[in-house]
Amino acid sequence: MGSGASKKQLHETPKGTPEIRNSSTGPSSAVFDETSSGREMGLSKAEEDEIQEEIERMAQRFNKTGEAINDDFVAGSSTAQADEVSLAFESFLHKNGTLYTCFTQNGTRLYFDEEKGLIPFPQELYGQGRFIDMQNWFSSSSDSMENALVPDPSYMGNERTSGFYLPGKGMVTTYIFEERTNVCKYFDSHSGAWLILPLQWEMNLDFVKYRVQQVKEALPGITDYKEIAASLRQCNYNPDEVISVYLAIFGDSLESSLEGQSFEETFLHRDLFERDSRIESLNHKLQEREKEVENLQVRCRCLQEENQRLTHMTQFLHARVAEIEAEQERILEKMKALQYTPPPPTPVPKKPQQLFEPKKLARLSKAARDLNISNQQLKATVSLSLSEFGQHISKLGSVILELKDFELGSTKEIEELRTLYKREALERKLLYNQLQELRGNIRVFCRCRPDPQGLTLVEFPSDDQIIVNQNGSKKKFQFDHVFAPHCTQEDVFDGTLPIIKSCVDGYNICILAYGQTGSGKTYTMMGTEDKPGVNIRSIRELLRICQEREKIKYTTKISMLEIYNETIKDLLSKNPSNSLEIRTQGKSVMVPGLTEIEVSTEADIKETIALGEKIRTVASTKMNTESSRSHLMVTLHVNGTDSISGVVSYGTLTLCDLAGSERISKTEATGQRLVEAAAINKSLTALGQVFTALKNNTLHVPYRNSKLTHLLQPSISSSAKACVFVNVSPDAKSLGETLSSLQFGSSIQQVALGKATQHIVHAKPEK
Ligand SMILES: Nc1ncnc2c1ncn2[C@@H]1O[C@H](COP(=O)(O)OP(=O)(O)OP(=O)(O)O)[C@@H](O)[C@H]1O
Repeated sequence: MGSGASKKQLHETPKGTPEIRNSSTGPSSAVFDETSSGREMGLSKAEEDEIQEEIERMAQRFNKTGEAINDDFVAGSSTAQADEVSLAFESFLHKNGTLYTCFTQNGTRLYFDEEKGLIPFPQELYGQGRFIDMQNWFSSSSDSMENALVPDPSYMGNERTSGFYLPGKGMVTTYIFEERTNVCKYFDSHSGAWLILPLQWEMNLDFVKYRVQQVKEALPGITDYKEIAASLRQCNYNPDEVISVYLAIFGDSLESSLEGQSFEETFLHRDLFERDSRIESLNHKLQEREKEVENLQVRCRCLQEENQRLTHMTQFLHARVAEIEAEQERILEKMKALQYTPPPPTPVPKKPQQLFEPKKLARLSKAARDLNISNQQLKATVSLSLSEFGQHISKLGSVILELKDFELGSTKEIEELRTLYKREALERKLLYNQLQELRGNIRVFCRCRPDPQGLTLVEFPSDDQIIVNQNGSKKKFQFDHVFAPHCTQEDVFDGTLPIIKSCVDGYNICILAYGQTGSGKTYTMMGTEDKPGVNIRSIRELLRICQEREKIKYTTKISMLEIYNETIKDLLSKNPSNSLEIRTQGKSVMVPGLTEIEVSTEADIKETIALGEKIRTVASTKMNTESSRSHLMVTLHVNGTDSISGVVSYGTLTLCDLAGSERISKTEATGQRLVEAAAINKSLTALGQVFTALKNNTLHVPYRNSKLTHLLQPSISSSAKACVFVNVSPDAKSLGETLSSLQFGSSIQQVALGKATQHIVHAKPEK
């Protein structure tokens, strides 16, 4: 339920007839309507007719241009001239959840601002949200509505029909009904017309105020009075109807006050919940499909085995038939040989002699016949079996083909389900990020460096969990994201990108790398020449965004400092050995005298950071220290001036590579090392105390306990957005430090900074 003016409202006047002051022909105070008579006012018939005609002409003109006239008055314009108005309303969803309803007049996109009335849609808002294409939402939802009741076809497919994503309900069909409702108007003595009173002013009327209060009392969960007033407008000022509409959409949850939870958060929570259940059902479906495919694969394997067995058997039978035939052949040959053996060439013997006895011959002959018959039978059986096998095999072939088709279909379906699942998971992540944005929590990322020996005590069950194996027991830690050793510098940077970007809109952003020496803090923040880290990538990205926004003029400056043994050194100064002090003014914390160098290209960034690094190395060599024993802070100041609106934004990006967090035993550290260890310990302990105070929401946050926390105050307070990298090593000898770093990260995961503040001032716009 938006609060923007609707076309229907703008057309209406009391009793459906426009009242128009005839400034050219009548007295300035005379107002004509259907009920007033000219004669009663002492006019002649001719004058009366003339006025009547004029009224009709103006009424026609008014009907054509009434919309534009009303718009002008709503905008506070003194002219009632008709302008070209496009009443194609557009919805712009700001990332903070605000929905702006806009329309275009004379080529300018306008919206109604609570304080300033009808004003051009601010340029800087374009980068902070998006226009919602209702048409696309509508069409993309069609598949999910398969089993739902559908509206009467007469309400479909015309310009009044649209679609809308309503949290808790999913996609709903909308239709602009022609219904008469009460409309609150004020009488404009200048034009003599009743004009619609903007919502903000309407809310001050007792009639409306009382009803808004009634709804608010019934539904304490709704915190936006304007939202309630707009809903009342839609429901003919009937509070009971508004209450029932909200209850139908959101259920009973609005009947109780949503303490600490904004309206948008309720939406997001509902959306998250809905997406979670959709993901769960998709997961379930996916598992079922996978099981089905598994069963099919098993069946397919059985059929293939059966097929193989039958093929072997056929081959065996063929061989057997060939053997029998050969045997038969041999016996027949033998019989022939026996029957036709020629008599010996010798003269007539004394006594004619037979080689075989006739009995034996008859027996042999019978055996041959039997063999022949059984051979014929066997042949018939084999050929029958063969044809049966053939049929069987061809059947099996088609079953296998069917199964293969089915498997292909299932694989496709699984693929689709997987894609859907991934999309849902991604959307869930986006919603989670939006929720985080609203809560303003610190994001905590964990990055585990690779182990050269490949011996690792950690596991990564998902992209937001890390498990440490300690003496057989497993300790699980959860973060906003866990970057496993194989993750690239790009992956890590992509994780921080959503936070970093808002620096150009005037937010204070801070990225900290925490962890023991050698765990990869410098690799994450600074990176190497060919694999640059978060520092260079984020500054490069911010410069790119600044250059992309033509209407806003940006200046970008870098400063680089080091905190070593509680002293601040300017790393871009010609005299880096001079130590600097911190000065606080109101909420801002400054380091007077700190060098700032303007950068506008990637080459500038690299050159400036290389200069700072060089000075840092020279200074540490001179003092015989290691650079890892100090905190490095690179700050980018991004100031932008919008040439149209005149808004000036002041954003800072603080990139901090902290000194190694390892605990150094007293016996191990002596002299300078002990002083260093004490200083690091002091500042990191102070950092922990600050986070604990923020977590517990205590009134006093001890920022001033160390130079580090004092300097970081604007970046880790309620006005900022922060991101902490907990860097860990996976090797066994670092186990203790790894666990302590992960515990530190887990505790700051609970810190809620609240919604970040945009640092902007409204200056006079340039002509
Ligand atoms: N994710 C990674 N992938 C590849 N190499 C890495 C990774 N993380 C760290 N390394 C390598 O491990 C070594 C130590 O890392 P790095 O210097 O960044 O640690 P560090 O925590 O900053 O230590 P210090 O506190 O001493 O500055 C470097 O040689 C670095 O290149």
